[in-house]
Amino acid sequence: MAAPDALLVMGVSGSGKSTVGAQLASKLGWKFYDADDYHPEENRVKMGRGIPLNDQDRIPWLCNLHDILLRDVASGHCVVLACSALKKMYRDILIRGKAGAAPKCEELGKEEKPSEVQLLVVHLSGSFELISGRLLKRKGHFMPSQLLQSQFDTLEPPVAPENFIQVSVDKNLSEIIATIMETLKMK
Ligand SMILES: Nc1ncnc2c1ncn2[C@@H]1O[C@H](COP(=O)(O)OP(=O)(O)O)[C@@H](O)[C@H]1O
Ligand SMILES: O=C(O)[C@H](O)[C@@H](O)[C@H](O)[C@H](O)COP(=O)(O)O
Repeated sequence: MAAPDALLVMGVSGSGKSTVGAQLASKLGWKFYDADDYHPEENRVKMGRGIPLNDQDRIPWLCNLHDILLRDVASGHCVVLACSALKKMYRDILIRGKAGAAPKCEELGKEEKPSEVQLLVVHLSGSFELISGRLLKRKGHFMPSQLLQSQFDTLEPPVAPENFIQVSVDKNLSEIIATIMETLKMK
């Protein structure tokens, strides 16, 4: 794959997506988006009540994020996106838009050729114990820590042929950033 024009920092709630994503973007001089800022109010309320989101809640949100990525990339901007993107289908939507959700999006014409984002997926991976400890300490966030088990249950870690790296979150932040920067240099 050619050098990526977007980095997806993914993982369960509390894995460090927002923290790592923002630092990476600032180091690279790339635009940064936090997918949490794009949840519709209904999704936030649902999560705030301790109810996990389902595909129906997530698909329009992911399609919107794909449009944002594509728009930026088309205008020459490289982007870092922090987004849970827990399932393979969700990552496919970020790359290809609605076509990534096929066959669910019947409205897409068969002849339509999707535009793709060249995405490198960075999976922040860690144990339930480590991440729940961090979530319990995190203040002022709408996501309740009791939803963490459902995040692990939903998680489909990326596997080949997805373009990805996995980084363990038991490292400190600067080690995590250095590992990702090294990988990018090799792309
Ligand atoms: N590598 C790390 N080591 C220690 N603490 C971390 C690390 N990465 C993130 N944190 C802390 O863990 C908490 C969750 O991180 P956050 O970026 O909010 O995760 P997410 O966006 O995936 O929900 C925050 O309080 C953050 O400061
Ligand atoms: O797909 C989802 O269920 C949500 O996107 C979820 O994974 C995300 O984690 C929340 O938006 C909370 O935000 P934090 O990841 O920052 O905790």
